[in-house]
Amino acid sequence: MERKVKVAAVSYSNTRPLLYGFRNHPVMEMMELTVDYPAKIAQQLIDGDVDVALVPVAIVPKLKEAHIIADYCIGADGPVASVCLFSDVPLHEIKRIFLDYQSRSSVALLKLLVKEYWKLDVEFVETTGHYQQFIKGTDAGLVIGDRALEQRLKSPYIFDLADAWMKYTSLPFVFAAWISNRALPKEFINAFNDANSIGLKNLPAVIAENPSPIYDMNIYYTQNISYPLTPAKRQGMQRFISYLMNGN
Ligand SMILES: C=C(O[C@@H]1C=C(C(=O)O)C=C[C@H]1O)C(=O)O
Repeated sequence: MERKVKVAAVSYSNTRPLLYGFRNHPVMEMMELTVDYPAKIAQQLIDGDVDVALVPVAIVPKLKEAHIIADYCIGADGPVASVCLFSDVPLHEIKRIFLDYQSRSSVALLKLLVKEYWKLDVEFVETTGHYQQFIKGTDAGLVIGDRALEQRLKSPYIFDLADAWMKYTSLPFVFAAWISNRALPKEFINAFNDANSIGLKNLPAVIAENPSPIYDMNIYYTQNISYPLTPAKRQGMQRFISYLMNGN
């Protein structure tokens, strides 16, 4: 029998609707599931430690082989709420930006927007651990995931990256997609897709299991994150990847 498919998913609240249906689903018999932050699982897929991951789209050019295996993604076609540049000062007064070590797509998107859309003259600062306390004065910070939902309560200026991308390109943005580094059996792909869809049809149950005291999860799951990988999202993804491949 073929070995189990190793699957890595993002550990943030935005992924809970996609993972909800895996429990008690026959696909679980075919796979081993682990969760971590996006930059970590990106490295696992690049290194071949896993077969499938909900990886940041920005790392696709680094994969020798990439197959999009599901019709669901972590995307947005308006403000996403959890991928933002946070600041104490207006955009053009920012001098330095702390980058989120957990991210790959949003760091690349931020750099693109800073250069091509906002046209800012700023210094980027890499981070390796907790850095949100450095977001003050003219030092701004990119924060993603649940930590971004927390940062919304602290920073007076919030620049939403998905919203800026939409204004810049008129296309939706895909932060992460289910990508495999080898061809997988059709039977697995069909079961995987079916499992992904269950939570999206049962959002009240997903929210009841993951309540948040700081952000309205119903708004997050229905108006911020957009899960279906539609043709427009694929177009947005292609546009982003081609920017990256042209050296942006
Ligand atoms: C919308 C989000 O998208 C995330 C952003 C990612 C990135 O910047 O590399 C990767 C995975 C997604 O979970 C978020 O985490 O808030």
